[in-house]
Amino acid sequence: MKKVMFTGGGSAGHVTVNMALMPLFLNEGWSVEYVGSAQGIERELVGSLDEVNYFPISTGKLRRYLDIQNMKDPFKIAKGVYQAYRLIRKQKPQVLFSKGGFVSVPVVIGAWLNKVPVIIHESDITPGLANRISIPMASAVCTTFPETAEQISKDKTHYVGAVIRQELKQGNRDRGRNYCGFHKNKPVLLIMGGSLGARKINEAVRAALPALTENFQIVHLCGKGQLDPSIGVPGYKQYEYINEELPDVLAMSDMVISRAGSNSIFEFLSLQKPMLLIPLTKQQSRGDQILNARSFEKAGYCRVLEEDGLNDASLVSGVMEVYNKRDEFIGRMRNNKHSDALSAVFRLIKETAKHP
Ligand SMILES: CC(=O)N[C@H]1[C@@H](OP(=O)(O)OP(=O)(O)OC[C@H]2O[C@@H](n3ccc(=O)[nH]c3=O)[C@H](O)[C@@H]2O)O[C@H](CO)[C@@H](O)[C@@H]1O
Repeated sequence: MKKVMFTGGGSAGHVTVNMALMPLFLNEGWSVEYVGSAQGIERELVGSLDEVNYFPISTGKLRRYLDIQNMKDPFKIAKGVYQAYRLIRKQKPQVLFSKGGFVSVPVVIGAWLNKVPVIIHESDITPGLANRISIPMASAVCTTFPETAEQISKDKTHYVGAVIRQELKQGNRDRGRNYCGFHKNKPVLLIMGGSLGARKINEAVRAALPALTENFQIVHLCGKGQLDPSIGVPGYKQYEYINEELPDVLAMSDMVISRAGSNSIFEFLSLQKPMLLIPLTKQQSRGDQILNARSFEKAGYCRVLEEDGLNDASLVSGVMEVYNKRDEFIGRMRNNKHSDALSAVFRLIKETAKHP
């Protein structure tokens, strides 16, 4: 039987592309396996696909800052490499697809040591640390942005565009309204602070609720542990994270406030949702979201609000500006030609798979 192995995790941005690809392999009769951490979001998300065998390994985070954990993590990572090596030797997948995130590095090393071909996907303009370590061991690197090719050896890069889960396009407005208890008479504003939520955005949104709820019904995806049950404002609904309801919630939303994680913003683009983007700052990251957001701003798909200038007043005026010009944003998004990245990556993985 043909067998493909997936890895990637830490945040949903490193899992949702895999979630789009795995059903295609299952439909064609492949055996599908996933290697991730024991407790990360990848385990939860992959758990919804019964046919996929999940193998947890030991993981450590690759940090750019000083932390006591930095002493322990090299041992956890080394253990992960050993576990992944043994697992891959035993399971014998024909190919490994890695979506990055810190959990993926030991798995890529394990595949490389076993001479299993590796394909990587990079969603951001600049590759993340995990992918930078993994790229020399990969036979191909798929990218969402064309600019990424400049930083990777040319013969490895395949510019494919953004991989979008097919089910996101099958949402239904009425089901979304039903789920949130919303009516038809006020537009809906969706707030998504990335898959983990964004504390700063949550605070600004909550401070701006009196002004925002005058004009909008609000659905706020605020991240694990960040619900505020003390808020009882009518027309404001908060969830930590939603999964199967997301297509319907997107379908009913008239505009979004979001971080600028690559997967999220390409999903909004494909569904033509006008965006106010608040990218993660350079202090908190390598600055990839700033580049993502600026490239969308240049194309006329969004307005960007820097976190430094974020407060309830700037948030409300940013939202009103985007909403009032929504037809212009939608018009430009409509002219964007999507590539069928999902099929391109699916084909590439199959072509790269070692023949048993
Ligand atoms: C803090 C951090 O490291 N962020 C990075 C992470 O973001 P993050 O994990 O937030 O990734 P993205 O914004 O790219 O993707 C989030 C994914 O989660 C889904 N979703 C989100 C909320 C929800 O309630 N339900 C749901 O299904 C979205 O539809 C999307 O598919 O990976 C991205 C892709 O490499 C990077 O650009 C980000 O900089």
